[in-house]
Amino acid sequence: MNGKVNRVVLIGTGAVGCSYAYSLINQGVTEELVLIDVNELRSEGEAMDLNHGLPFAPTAMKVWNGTYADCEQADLIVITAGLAQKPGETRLDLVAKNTKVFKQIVGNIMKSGFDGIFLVATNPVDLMTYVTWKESGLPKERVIGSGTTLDSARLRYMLGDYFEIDPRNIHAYIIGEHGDTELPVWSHATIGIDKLQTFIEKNKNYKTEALNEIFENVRDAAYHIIDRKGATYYGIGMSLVRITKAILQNENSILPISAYLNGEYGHSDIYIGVPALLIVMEYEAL
Ligand SMILES: NC(=O)C1=CN([C@@H]2O[C@H](COP(=O)(O)OP(=O)(O)OC[C@H]3O[C@@H](n4cnc5c(N)ncnc54)[C@H](O)[C@@H]3O)[C@@H](O)[C@H]2O)C=CC1
Ligand SMILES: CC(=O)C(=O)O
Repeated sequence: MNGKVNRVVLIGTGAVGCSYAYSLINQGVTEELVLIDVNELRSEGEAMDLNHGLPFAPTAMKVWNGTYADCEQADLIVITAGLAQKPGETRLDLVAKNTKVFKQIVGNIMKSGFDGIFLVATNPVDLMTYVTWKESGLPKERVIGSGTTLDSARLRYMLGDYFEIDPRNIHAYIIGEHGDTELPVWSHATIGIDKLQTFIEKNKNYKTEALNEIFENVRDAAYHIIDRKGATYYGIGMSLVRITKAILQNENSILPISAYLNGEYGHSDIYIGVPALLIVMEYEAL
């Protein structure tokens, strides 16, 4: 034990950022959480409100409305700042405006002397992760995006709903773009110890044909939710906490994050959603 506490800095305290912060506090994942937003009044108000819940949190924690200087001591910076889709827009429609926002944000973070890990959620997430990597100059392993973690959670939930099985007993991945061209990996999906196809063959009341509709509902889930309530935020908030735990607690977990490909799957120089082993190396000065 070196007495070092974990610090997460959250850039962007909108709907996604605050869902993440709320979930992070409720799961007691970090000792320090710093909030930063271009709308300083908003992040100040969010810090005040979140602090008032701390007496009921599972672990002791400090939450404050910070500045970019607080990034120097951060282990993890989570970026949820920028524009979100409006009804009828795709994630890719956001790329130009969010790239501009990211150049400013990542520049400010790197000026602080930050030397930790970036986790990006802002859309289009694979491209914004690439921009973060380029702008930061950090090694590719230290910059990741949420990738298809949310999509894979949606797939597990919807398969669980159809097969009437707890989604925690379903292992299934969506890979590729967090967006309209993503795809399900049916051949490696399992329910308990059965492959998905074996499970369907054993249980005659379920149909293989249902899988395509399930996938389409997963792929189009953001549109379905945005049409109804204007934005999606709880699912991504919890997905980001899952990734945060894997990193801060050195779990050696495999999650479908947005990772840099260097020849894997025949692709190079892109960030895209693939299952990746999150290994956090700790160094000790000798
Ligand atoms: N990766 C994923 O699976 C998901 C990603 N998203 C994405 O997350 C992003 C955020 O969505 P919401 O929270 O709903 O939007 P929001 O509009 O509620 O919040 C965005 C926040 O960013 C802040 N911001 C804008 N420019 C900034 C800057 N230069 N510096 C600091 N803060 C700045 C705004 O003041 C605002 O508080 C969107 O791009 C959205 O598409 C949303 C859901 C899932
Ligand atoms: C908005 C978005 O990217 C999602 O909910 O998947």
